[in-house]
Amino acid sequence: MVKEIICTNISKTYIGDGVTTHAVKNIHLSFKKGEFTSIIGPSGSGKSTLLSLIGTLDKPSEGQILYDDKDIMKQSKRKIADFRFEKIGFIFQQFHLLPTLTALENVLTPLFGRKVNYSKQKRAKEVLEQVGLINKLNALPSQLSGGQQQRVAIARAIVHKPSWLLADEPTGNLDTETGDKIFSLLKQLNEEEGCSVLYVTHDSTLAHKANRIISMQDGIILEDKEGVAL
Ligand SMILES: Nc1ncnc2c1ncn2[C@@H]1O[C@H](COP(=O)(O)OP(=O)(O)OP(=O)(O)O)[C@@H](O)[C@H]1O
Repeated sequence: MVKEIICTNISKTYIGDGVTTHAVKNIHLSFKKGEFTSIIGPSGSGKSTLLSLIGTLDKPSEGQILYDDKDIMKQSKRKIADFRFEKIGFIFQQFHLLPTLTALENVLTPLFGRKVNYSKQKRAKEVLEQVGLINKLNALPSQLSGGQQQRVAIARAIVHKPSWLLADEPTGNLDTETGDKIFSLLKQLNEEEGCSVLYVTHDSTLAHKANRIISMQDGIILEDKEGVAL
């Protein structure tokens, strides 16, 4: 279980087509297990880039990220993938469900080819029940509402019992009421399962319900303050 993630002086620079973009600049941050942190900021401020660095989807151009003192990105690709599988769950604005698979099958996808010490089917049904979709096990994504599809995506993100949940604009495609429900579900997972949540959003009302709010602008941290936890 990863108890702390420490980002030391991390930067990410994209170079392409003669354009250099400093998406994240010399950021120092640490996150403790169990926190619910919102990351807000205007479009292009580096929120998604920061999240993908923390989630080991991408490597910082400079600096390092330590997961309980381990620099995971120095390890082999296989080890990084195993680490990601064991510790981290991702939720995106576009739900990224496979259209030809049922809700249950979509939730099972992260477990394909993985050895686990529990029944995969039982676990997948358990998480679908947790997100309120036990009656939709056999529905295809096209037969579900946006909010329900995001619930399937959340079930898929937690099926392997990650201790860190990284959510990039998970309510961005949903109406306010559905977005509020998805936010509450993440809050519940944080409180009941102890899952740490990093929640990127444009919605400052939702953001302020977190324990901690980090504001970004132009690749830097403008503010890092306590929120009004629900
Ligand atoms: N793969 C990439 N190649 C080149 N530039 C990129 C890449 N990914 C992001 N950028 C640039 O890095 C900067 C930060 O982008 P990022 O997606 O992290 O911002 P963001 O705050 O998440 O924005 P949004 O709220 O619109 O999703 C932007 O200027 C973006 O154009």
